[in-house]
Parts: sequence; C-alpha cells; structure tokens
Amino acid sequence: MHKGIKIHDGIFWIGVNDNETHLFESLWPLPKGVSYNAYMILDEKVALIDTVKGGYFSQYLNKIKALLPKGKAVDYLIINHMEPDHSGAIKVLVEAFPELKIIGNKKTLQFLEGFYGVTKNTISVEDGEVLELGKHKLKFYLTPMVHWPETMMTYDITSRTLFSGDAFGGFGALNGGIFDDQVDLEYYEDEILRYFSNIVGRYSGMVQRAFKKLEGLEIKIIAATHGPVWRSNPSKIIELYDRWSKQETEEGVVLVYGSMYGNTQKMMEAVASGLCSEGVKKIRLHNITQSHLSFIIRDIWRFKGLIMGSCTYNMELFPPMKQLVSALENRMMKNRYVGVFGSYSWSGGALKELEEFANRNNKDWTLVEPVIEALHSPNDEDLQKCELLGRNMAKAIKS
Ligand SMILES: Cc1cc2nc3c(=O)[nH]c(=O)nc-3n(C[C@H](O)[C@H](O)[C@H](O)COP(=O)(O)O)c2cc1C
Repeated sequence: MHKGIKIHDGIFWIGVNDNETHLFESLWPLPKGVSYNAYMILDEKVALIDTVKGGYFSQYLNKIKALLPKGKAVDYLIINHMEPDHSGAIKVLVEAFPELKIIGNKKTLQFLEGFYGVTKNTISVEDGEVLELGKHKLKFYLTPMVHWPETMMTYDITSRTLFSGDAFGGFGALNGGIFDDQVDLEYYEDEILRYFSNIVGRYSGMVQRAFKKLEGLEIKIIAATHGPVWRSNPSKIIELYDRWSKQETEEGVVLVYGSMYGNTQKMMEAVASGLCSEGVKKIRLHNITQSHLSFIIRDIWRFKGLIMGSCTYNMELFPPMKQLVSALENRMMKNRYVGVFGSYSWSGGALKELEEFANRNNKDWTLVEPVIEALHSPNDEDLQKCELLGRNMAKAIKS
C-alpha cells in the first residue's frame, strides 16, 4: 500500500489507510481502521480525484510524485466531497502544485473558501459538464446530500469508472488488496452498511435521486472514497445500496434492551423465545450498554422488526435507550415493525416514552402488540406476554 495501485489504464488508487483514529467523525468506532481513497488519472492532462485527511498528506504526495512522469505537473484536482477526511490535504497540495486547477461545483467552492481560504485557480462545473483529459473524459454528476450539499460524482466515460465519493464506501482499512475480488467482502459489506445506516441513511431519498440521475450509465468500476474498489462485481454494491436506500428490509428482528439488574433482560429473553418458537432465525440481540450504537443502527437498518425494552431511570427511559430513540428518528427509518416493553419500581416512565416513539412514528413503524410493563421483576403473566410479543412480531415480519 506504499505506492499507487493501478485500477485501469492510466487510473491509479493513491489512497491511504488510517489505523490510528478510534472514532470516525469522533462518533463511529473504527475497530479495523478506515481507508481514505483518492485517485490519479495520468493522461495528456493529469488529474487527481479527492485528497486525504490532512495528517496523511506526505504518504499521498509520495504516491503522486512516484507516478507523475518526468516533466509533467498535476493539472487538476477534482473535489467530489469536501468533508475534511477527503479535503484535508487540499491546502498543502496547492502549495506543492501551485499551477493546479481545482474543480468543483458552486457549493464546493464555497466550502473550499470557508474551510481553507482557497479561492485561486478554481473552476466551477455544472451538472453534466465534461472535462477532457486526453483519452479520458470525465463527466460530473451533482448528487447533493449524498451526504453533504456539495457532493458530486465523477464518471470516466472512457473506462466506465464511477468515482462515487462517500456513496458505496465503508469502514475498514484496506489490508493488502484494494479490489472487491481480493478482500473479505462479507466483512466489508457489513461495514459499508454500518457506514450507510449511520452516516448516509438519513439522506436515502437523495441517494435514490442520485440513482435516477445515474440510470442507464454503464458502470464497470466503482471507486468510492472509503473501502474496496469494485471492479469484479460493481452491480452487487449498487443493488445493496439501492435496497438499503429504498428501506427494503430482510426477515429478522433486532432486540435492544437496557437493564441494570437483569429484570428487563429476563423479559427480552422471553421475547426471544417467542420469536424462536415461530421460526425466526435472524435475531440480533443487543444489550444497549455493551453494543455501540452504530452496530445497533446497522442491524436495525437491515431487518424488518425491532423490539425495544427498557428499565426506568429517574422517571425516564434508560439514558442510552433515549439516545437510540433519538437516533432512530434522526435516520427517518420506514417500513418496519416495532414492539416495546418496560419495567419500573415506583412511578414508571420508560415504557411511556417508548410508546410515545411508536405513536409519533406510526406511519413508518407499525406497533406490534402487546405492550408490556413489569413492576419490579416480571411475573409469569408478564413473561407469557413477552413470549406472545415475540410470536406476534414473528408473524408480522413474515406477513
Ligand atoms: C438509579 C435508578 C433509578 C431508578 N429510577 C426509577 C424511577 O424513576 N421510576 C421507577 O419507577 N423506577 C426507577 N428505578 C427502578 C427500576 O426501573 C426498576 O427496578 C427496574 O425493574 C429495573 O430493571 P432492571 O433490573 O432491568 O435494571 C430506578 C432504579 C435505579 C437503579
């Protein structure tokens, strides 16, 4: 990974791996790192597509210099996305190549000035405009809010490569191989979904708009800004992204509970038995204080059913459950079933908030009965109701 890697005639991956950052966007755990993918096209004109996070500039620059033919300079930097994990090296890049012309759309150039004070040698492009490098012809597609307002994609008409920005990208550094046929795809697919559901999912409608715009385009390679480059089976990730952004779900249920002393957990175990008795195999159980929210959101995005159970804490929902409920509303998830239950010892409060969530969002989440509330510790009747909730949820997701 110390030098550029050819992905097609004249096109090179010049990205870097970050195995140091613990939390992407200071929020999302990176147990296996993340790659910041950037690309270089060598033609009559030389173009770079995106940069890397600031601290990785020297690795990036070394790759550029090693590939750059003698006597040539870098002519263009195309900015698909201004988030600093991709734009962080722009300012120093401009110092290294002062003649460089920076290409972005109107919004990109506003961000460029705001973040880095760069205003010189910029070219604003419109949706559908084409830039000729020689053999390679790059067409720009503005795809706002996938996932920032300035995001765009760059399509190389010659090689049929789509430089897609953050779309189709995911967590996980690239360890050796960079292509879909060289890596453990099962791992990356999970991490692409974790990236999508937590970061891009809220803008699913805009992802669908982008799909409409790209309709009919022959795509042989997808080169995103994170994760593997799809050269063998790009249609696989396109299909997954299409399904996820249409909020199509799989048959399965996510169980999330918050419990301090085990009573609420006991209720969730009864729910799980009910699901199992109706043949549900894909059950993902999360103790909310043990699983990071990003993995819970990933599973909820994937499956059709969600059951949440919470103890009461100072008159309210258990604090991390509150965070989950707010995250669900922020992601604007749809077409799913939800079941809720709670426990308390004097005044209650947790269940009320979960029911309020279900009622507020009843167009997007269909409530599955019964709703159960246990005082102190669940009795036999409570546990039977929990099993019934599991059975009813199983029937709902199979209907
Ligand atoms: C710090 C703390 C705060 C609590 N606050 C409330 C409360 O405001 N209202 C209430 O009815 N119960 C309250 N409870 C009681 C628990 O919600 C109740 O015992 C519940 O059954 C605990 O479930 P668990 O065993 O799954 O943790 C509180 C318990 C603790 C430890």
